[in-house]
Amino acid sequence: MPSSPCAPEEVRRVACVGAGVIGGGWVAHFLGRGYDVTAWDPAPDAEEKLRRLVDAAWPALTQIGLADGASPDRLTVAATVEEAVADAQFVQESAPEKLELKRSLLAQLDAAAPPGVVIASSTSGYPMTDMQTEAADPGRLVVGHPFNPPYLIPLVEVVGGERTDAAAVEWASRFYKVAGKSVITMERELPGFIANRLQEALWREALHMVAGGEATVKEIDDSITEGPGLRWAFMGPCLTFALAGGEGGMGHMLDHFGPSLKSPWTRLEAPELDDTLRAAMVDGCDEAAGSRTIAQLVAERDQGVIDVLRATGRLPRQRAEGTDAITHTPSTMGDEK
Ligand SMILES: NC(=O)C1=CN([C@@H]2O[C@H](COP(=O)(O)OP(=O)(O)OC[C@H]3O[C@@H](n4cnc5c(N)ncnc54)[C@H](O)[C@@H]3O)[C@@H](O)[C@H]2O)C=CC1
Ligand SMILES: C[N+](C)(C)CC(=O)CC(=O)[O-]
Repeated sequence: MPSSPCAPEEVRRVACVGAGVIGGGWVAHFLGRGYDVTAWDPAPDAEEKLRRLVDAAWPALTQIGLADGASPDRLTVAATVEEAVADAQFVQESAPEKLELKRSLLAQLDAAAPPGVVIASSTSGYPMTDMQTEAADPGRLVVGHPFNPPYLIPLVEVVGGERTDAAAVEWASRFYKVAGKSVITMERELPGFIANRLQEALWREALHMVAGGEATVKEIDDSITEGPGLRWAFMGPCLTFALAGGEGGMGHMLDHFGPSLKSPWTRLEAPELDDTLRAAMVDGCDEAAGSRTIAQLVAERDQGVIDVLRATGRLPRQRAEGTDAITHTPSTMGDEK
């Protein structure tokens, strides 16, 4: 891969190829961050739909804060894919999730974009190794997996394929951060990356329960929005479960509830909970907690749940207002088990 024509901080022009739910969301995001955006999509009504999506997203973008000079007027819709990427400094591909289409489109983008410009695919799960097979310069192709809607959900998972240059992965990660995203840069390919692998596990179990008549769609949704989902907005599943172990943290949680991994709660096979896995979980939670004690994490979690309940209109105003932030003392820890 020739070196990138500009530093991530210098990018002004972004091309978005494919302008449906996700491509359109990316367009809105980049416009909101003050970039000039050129889009291309082969659908006959693509421009009208795209401009509608951007208009609908603009109030939300305004609420979270527009960059200086940001405007929907800085969107150009190109007549051809070649025109869209001709002077792009970064390309985001968001075409349908079909492997053959991704392969040939990425090769076409590689042929048309200026040398060295990084091209990212929004794919939900294909490894880049499988998609970069037809490109002349596969070194500049990376995955940049967003979450719907890309203009509000911060995360992008970045990973290269076997033939991607490490410099392209690094450049893309830096660029997304400059463009206001929260980035996880993965060192190795994993089908579904991290978040979709987790989401698919939950999703598979949900479909099993519906197919078996064991739970309704509403019960499944309520079980998350009224339950663990409230915590997951600000504390991931590992630290959340560490708190289920009380003062003993993740170690006690695993010793206490580990055997239930083997219970028939899930249709997925359980991993062997051996000493290595136990140590990896305990060490990982310690690292994630940093200098925060269990008591501080409990207080943080409780405040977070209250904030999410308040933000989603599920806390009566009189209870929400005038309530000081929670500061648990260690003596309240017994309630955590
Ligand atoms: N929908 C979602 O929640 C998410 C989707 N993604 C990924 O984003 C990509 C796009 O998915 P969606 O936006 O949901 O699909 P979509 O169906 O809403 O949009 C796809 C767009 O691509 C256009 N298109 C068709 N052929 C094309 C071609 N040869 N070149 C360029 N554009 C072409 C279509 O006209 C359409 O507007 C997929 O790779 C998907 O896995 C990633 C994260 C979330
Ligand atoms: C449904 N989906 C697999 C395409 C979802 C994603 O890829 C990410 C998201 O927005 O949850």
